[in-house]
Amino acid sequence: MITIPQVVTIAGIDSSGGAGINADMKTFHNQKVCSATIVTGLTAQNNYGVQKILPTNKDFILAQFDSVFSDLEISAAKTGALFDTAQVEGVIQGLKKYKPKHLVVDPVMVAKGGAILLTKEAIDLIKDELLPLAELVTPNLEEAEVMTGYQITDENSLLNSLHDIQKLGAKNVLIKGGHGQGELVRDYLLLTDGSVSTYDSKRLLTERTHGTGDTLSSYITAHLAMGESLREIMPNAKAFISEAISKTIMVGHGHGPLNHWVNIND
Ligand SMILES: Nc1ncnc2c1ncn2[C@@H]1O[C@H](COP(=O)(O)OP(=O)(O)O)[C@@H](O)[C@H]1O
Ligand SMILES: Cc1ncc(COP(=O)(O)O)c(N)n1
Repeated sequence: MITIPQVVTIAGIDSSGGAGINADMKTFHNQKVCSATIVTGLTAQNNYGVQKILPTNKDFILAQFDSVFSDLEISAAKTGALFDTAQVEGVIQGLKKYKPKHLVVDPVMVAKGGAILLTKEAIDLIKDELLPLAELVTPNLEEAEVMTGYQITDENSLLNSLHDIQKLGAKNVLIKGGHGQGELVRDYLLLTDGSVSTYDSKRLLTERTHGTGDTLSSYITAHLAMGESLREIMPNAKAFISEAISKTIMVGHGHGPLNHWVNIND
């Protein structure tokens, strides 16, 4: 008998396969954890953008929670695109009922092509009620600005944002630097103990970055399920995302998908 860590992604499906639940499952499979899915919505989407969205309703989200948690031994969960207040309410209710040991909240707001994946009202609910449940929240620069209500213009405002987002209730905060500028992409991690660590990688000059945030947060979720600490996980998470971006696969147009077959131990 082989025991494999079990995780769940609570997010939306991307019809083109590159982001959302699709990216999560590929990352989980790559990292050898078994993943269940709780679908918050379907998207008609490709690498040019999102053409249509069909959110699932609250009852159906809760039904999926009951199905998954009454059977699998879930040790870590992550959330992705949650669309609107009904979906966020369902997810909060489900998480409060089943209390997974580790919870990563990726506050997905806008797709790479510019489509809105979260309403303003839903953002408020996430800030008020979902973040206090999170072990880690992983905003990109724009998402961090929306959460705090002020712009990140320099290192100082970035550090303030980390602390202000932690005050909303998330134990640990990772602000990702993919949308920044300069030769390096720097991610900032604020831990519960108040320490800040930075993780740098070479900025890869490509627009084929569909699903980078999903892939990074899934990688972290997989390794939390394995019992590793965020400090142990982050250097490998950055190496994995850099490999997945740089070993380009030519699929679709525009913001093409990542290579989820990479192995950073090769
Ligand atoms: N062009 C890039 N080169 C290297 N790493 C990148 C690049 N873009 C994003 N990343 C990495 O991918 C992860 C996701 O970052 P980001 O793109 O900011 O998030 P999101 O997909 O949520 O907008 C981060 O760890 C970031 O450092
Ligand atoms: C269903 C779904 N979930 C999340 C994203 C964000 O992905 P990206 O990393 O490209 O911004 C997306 N485009 N679609």
